[in-house]
Amino acid sequence: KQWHLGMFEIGRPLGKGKFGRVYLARERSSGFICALKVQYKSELQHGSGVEKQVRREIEIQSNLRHPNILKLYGHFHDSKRIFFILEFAGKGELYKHLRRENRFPEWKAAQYIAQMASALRYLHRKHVIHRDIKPENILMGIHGEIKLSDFGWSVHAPNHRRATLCGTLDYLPPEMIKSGNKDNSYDEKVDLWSLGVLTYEFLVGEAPFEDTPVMTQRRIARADMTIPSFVSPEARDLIKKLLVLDPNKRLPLESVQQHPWILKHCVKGERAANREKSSGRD
Ligand SMILES: COc1cccc(-c2nc(Nc3cc(C)[nH]n3)cc3ccccc23)c1
Repeated sequence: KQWHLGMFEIGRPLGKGKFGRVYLARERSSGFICALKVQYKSELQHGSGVEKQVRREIEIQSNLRHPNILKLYGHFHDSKRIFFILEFAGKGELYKHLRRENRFPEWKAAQYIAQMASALRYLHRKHVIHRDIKPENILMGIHGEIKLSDFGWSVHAPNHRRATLCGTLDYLPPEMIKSGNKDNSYDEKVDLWSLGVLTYEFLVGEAPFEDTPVMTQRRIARADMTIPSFVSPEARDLIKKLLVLDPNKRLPLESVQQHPWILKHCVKGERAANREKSSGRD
């Protein structure tokens, strides 16, 4: 399908990301509402690997179909800009909700982590590592479901990173910051570490290793964090099973979805109803 700008009515600007602006848009012929992300080619430094990242983002995200992963419907470009036709998530950036509420109640955090684990299982089955899981890269749909977005940093596993890391170190696993890791090679298990950091941040309102950049690196390398006493023992158990230095000892996604803290807060509708019925309890 050959997309072009004339096919869309551009609505209000939704906001600016790190690499461009996002607008509400409607596809004229169908009336379909979407989000149009515009990136200026001039802003993508030539040869810095960012162009390759954009191509990879398109190739990876356009082949993904999952309720908790933001869909990329298509893309097109003109002489100066690249346009991404993206799924519209009505409630915007999850981290704005987190900052506003300071921290999420355990039932809400558990539901978000369960949805993230489902999205990551889907990605890992396709040997895609997201590598940049943090609240800033998660959007929220109108029914409060979360949508993992921004695949600019995702790659096919296994991988060793070349592009320089920018932005917060808070979510990086030890194997991605340790210079000791000879060729910086790592695999999907980096997303398990980030899921642990995300769980902590949802429940505490700040990242577990938040500090000055030097101290953050040191604390990550030692998995040096303290979990406040208001965090329930079940949630504490899950965080401690994900924030493990040895990637192979981190709790696998299947076990995350079966963890007592997740099961306690994410009763499935019909299964729970059937259980109620069969046990005759009201
Ligand atoms: C920096 O603030 C930014 C940046 C980019 C988008 C939003 C934003 N986005 C969306 N939905 C989206 C965005 C995409 C790519 N799909 N669906 C909804 C919103 C609602 C209120 C405020 C802001 C919103 C904010």
